[in-house]
Amino acid sequence: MSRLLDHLADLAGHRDRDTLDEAVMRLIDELICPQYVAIHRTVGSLEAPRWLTHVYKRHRGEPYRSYEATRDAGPTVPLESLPYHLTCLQSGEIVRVTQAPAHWLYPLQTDNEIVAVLEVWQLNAPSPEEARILSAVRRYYRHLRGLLDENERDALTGLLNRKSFDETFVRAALQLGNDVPAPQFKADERRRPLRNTRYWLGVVDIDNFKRINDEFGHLMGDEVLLLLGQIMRHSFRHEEHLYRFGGEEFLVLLSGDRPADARQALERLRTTVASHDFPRVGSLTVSIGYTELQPGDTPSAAFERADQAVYKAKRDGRNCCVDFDKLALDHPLAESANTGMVEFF
Ligand SMILES: Nc1nc2c(ncn2[C@@H]2O[C@H](COP(=O)(O)OP(=O)(O)OP(=O)(O)O)[C@@H](O)[C@H]2O)c(=O)[nH]1
Repeated sequence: MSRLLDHLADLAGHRDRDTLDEAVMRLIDELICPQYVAIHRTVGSLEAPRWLTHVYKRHRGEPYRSYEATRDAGPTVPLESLPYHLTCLQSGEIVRVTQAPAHWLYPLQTDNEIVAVLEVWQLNAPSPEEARILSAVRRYYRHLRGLLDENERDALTGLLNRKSFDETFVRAALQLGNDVPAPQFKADERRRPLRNTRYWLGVVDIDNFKRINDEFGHLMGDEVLLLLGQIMRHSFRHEEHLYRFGGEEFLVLLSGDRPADARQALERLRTTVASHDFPRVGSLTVSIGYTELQPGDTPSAAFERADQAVYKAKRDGRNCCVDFDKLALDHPLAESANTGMVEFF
């Protein structure tokens, strides 16, 4: 009983989706001791969502076939590649894949949508008591996941908010220079090689957004913000962290091996936005500034650097990407003795 209470307390304290999923699976393992348990979460853009699988316990020490599929194709696979799971996601019904052993799929949902599929293998069909436990755990997940989303997401775009930015940023900055897996790869860390990951912070600012509000109204302005959020989700890998703090400024925390990787990803976003046809508004552009995270960096210092690069991009005519670190190299004498900041303008 006391272990159960420990698990429940543990669950309630979780601050991101990976650790919440892990805690839910640990609780299920403790309570019904299945042969295999995994959570398949949908990630990626709204148009092309994919499965991200987090296996907690493997069947007789061997990964089950669906996990093999995930492993072969990389960290995520298209929804259609796991058809039973897709049925569970779309119908919201519990799906029984095989009877013996009992291989069942359970939808996991928030108040608004089904967000994941819980996969459980047992030797026999769940007893009435086990079925009750699974149902209670799923209700608990619904409640906690709802709270988590509310706490860490921007209500308009569904992107992450300022609070989660600070937390992720600090984790990323702390592990710079340490040979440990990057924080966003927690769910897959057994499969990822250790390496020194580098991070960049990009600030994306819509050009002449005031004009859109003035010409088409605030509601249409909001629609543009929503669409830009969707384009960003489509444009970056699912594990990149995307944020909106409010207003018409968006942020992305990117990981990569070389500065060229960051530039390429941000350029891709810029050109995708420039060629997108926004309903009624037509075309629009974004200016992007970015900077590499340094060991011991703070969220506000990195944001300030990227924002200076945005300012430079606006001065250069908008619709372009500016690397703060390259500016700093090109203008070494512009560094202010008082603030340590580089002033280009
Ligand atoms: N619709 C809508 N507009 C917003 C929101 N937050 C800020 N804005 C508007 O965004 C506009 C930002 O305008 P400015 O900062 O002057 O910049 P801009 O017109 O985008 O021009 P540049 O950044 O120089 O290219 C202002 O008109 C704000 O009222 C929001 O949540 N929704």
